[in-house]
Amino acid sequence: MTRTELIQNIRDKESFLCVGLDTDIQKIPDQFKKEADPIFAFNKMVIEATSDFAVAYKPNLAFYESLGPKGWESLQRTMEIIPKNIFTIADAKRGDIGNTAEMYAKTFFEWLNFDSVTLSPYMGKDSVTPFLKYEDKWAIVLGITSNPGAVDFQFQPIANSSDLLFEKVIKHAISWDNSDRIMFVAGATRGETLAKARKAAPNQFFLVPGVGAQGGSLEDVWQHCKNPDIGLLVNSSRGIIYAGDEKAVHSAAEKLRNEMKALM
Ligand SMILES: O=c1ccn([C@@H]2O[C@H](COP(=O)(O)O)[C@@H](O)[C@H]2O)c(=O)[nH]1
Repeated sequence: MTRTELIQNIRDKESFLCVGLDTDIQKIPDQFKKEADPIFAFNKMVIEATSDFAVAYKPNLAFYESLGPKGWESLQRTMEIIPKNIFTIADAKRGDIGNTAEMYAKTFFEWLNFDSVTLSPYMGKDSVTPFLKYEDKWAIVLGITSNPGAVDFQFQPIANSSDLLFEKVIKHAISWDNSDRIMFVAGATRGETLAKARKAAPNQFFLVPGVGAQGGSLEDVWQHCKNPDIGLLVNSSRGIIYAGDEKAVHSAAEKLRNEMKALM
């Protein structure tokens, strides 16, 4: 999907909501467990209940890979029913040497046909650039994450600079060729620090996890990270998909979308 198409979808739906498909077999209602492919059946319900409000879907690979071949099949079937005009994110957090990265890119972009994949930047340029060779596909690089452990490395100061490591990573990554197809992860739990991430990458889209179950603030995200193109995909996974029955899932997505609409 192109940037223009993504922005148009956001404007048309008055939403920058990403629904996280973190589908845990232990947590889905019993009615789905009777199905031949319970994960797919549950995802189908979630997609049908939320597609009026979502501009992106983000399956987290851990929930599928942990089930072995069956999980991959559920993921592939899920990808087939996501409406074509909705952006898809493989939350896989990959990162490896160049020839291996090429295989990851092939997996997610050619086989599963995702629009984007999340990447750890720790191994540097050659671990990311294979993903940027694909026209209209995106690399979403971890910038400032939502989890407590983010402080271990991302907040370390850089010698002879006022930047913290996450700022250095973001500024460096946008110097690479085709960086117009890089987005960054910026956790909603990071409050005012989010402004530093936006300053480091004024034009890039941010994928923002951490609202809902992790308690991050949508208002903080909007205040510190919006840009003239909105520039945000705000994710909620557990807060939406485990809200209850189909009606409750629909209402949870609608509520968060309406909060976004009020800000736009
Ligand atoms: O910094 C990060 C990066 C990724 N995630 C992922 O986003 C979702 C959040 O799920 P919730 O249920 O809405 O908390 C999940 O897939 C994480 O692995 C993140 O939370 N923080």
